[in-house]
Amino acid sequence: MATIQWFPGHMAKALRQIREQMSLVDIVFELVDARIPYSSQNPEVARAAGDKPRLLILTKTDLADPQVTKEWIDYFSEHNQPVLALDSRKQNVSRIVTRKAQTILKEKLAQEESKGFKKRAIRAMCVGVPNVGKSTLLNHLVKKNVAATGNRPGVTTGQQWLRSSAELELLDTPGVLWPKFATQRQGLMLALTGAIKDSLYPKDDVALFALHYLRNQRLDELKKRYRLSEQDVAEDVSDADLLLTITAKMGFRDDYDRASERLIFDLRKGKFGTVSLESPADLAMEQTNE
Ligand SMILES: Nc1nc2c(ncn2[C@@H]2O[C@H](COP(=O)(O)OP(=O)(O)OP(=O)(O)O)[C@@H](O)[C@H]2O)c(=O)[nH]1
Repeated sequence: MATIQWFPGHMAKALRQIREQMSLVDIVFELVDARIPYSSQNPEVARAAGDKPRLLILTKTDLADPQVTKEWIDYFSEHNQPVLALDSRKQNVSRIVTRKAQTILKEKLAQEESKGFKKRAIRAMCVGVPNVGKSTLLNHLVKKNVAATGNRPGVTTGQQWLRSSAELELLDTPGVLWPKFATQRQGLMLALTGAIKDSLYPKDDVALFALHYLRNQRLDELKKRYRLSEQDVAEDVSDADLLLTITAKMGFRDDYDRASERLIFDLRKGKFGTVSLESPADLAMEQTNE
């Protein structure tokens, strides 16, 4: 399998900026894709945050299986990892996120007040893999009628303080990945959900990964979408052969790449229903096998 070149120079720079600016904030809002909430966490961000609280915000929950999302919420809560699952396109997210941050930082803020410091806004850094829905969420958090406050001293260009309300100030950062994925599967999941630029990975590898998932988890939807027969999806048919059949059904003859692109697109658009590409049970199994 070809190597995915997912870590261009500008991301290395953005990661460096995240590390440098960590001391300016009280909390990190790490946006993760609800379809891969474990694998879309950036280990470099966790490292840079150190003891600083990190709130995981699951985005694109409408595309993920609600039952699996619930399992993830339980999983993270059991591991004392503060977490929220949101539909970033809804209007009430600002209140939900602000309240959660206030709860997490309750002690710190109370201590400040007891020392006579004036009540102040919570400062949060927003991070997440590319395409996770950060801008969408920020646009809700930063009310339209409130202008960006612009760069503050010490804040490098490319990152900007945005005031959300009297209670919350946000530092935006560009979408970043990290230099080395833990497993090949993690890279494939990030590619499939759109965190890695489409031009940077071998489409057929990602499509075969998607197909394998769909055969196991969404067989009826897969058959219906591409008018596949029982024979087409019989157990002895390999994923590669099935992709060839689908290519023909799409009318793309033997243009494997074009069919791969379409399959990936269909999955991202929710054409096979909601998809959760990993679950806490998968994780437990992986850890047992290590
Ligand atoms: N279905 C669905 N789509 C969403 C959601 N949030 C964002 N999107 C879509 O996902 C795509 C990426 O959203 P952005 O908000 O631009 O993502 P971003 O994280 O700012 O992307 P970068 O600029 O690459 O860091 C857009 O097409 C959004 O419309 C969501 O909750 N559900």
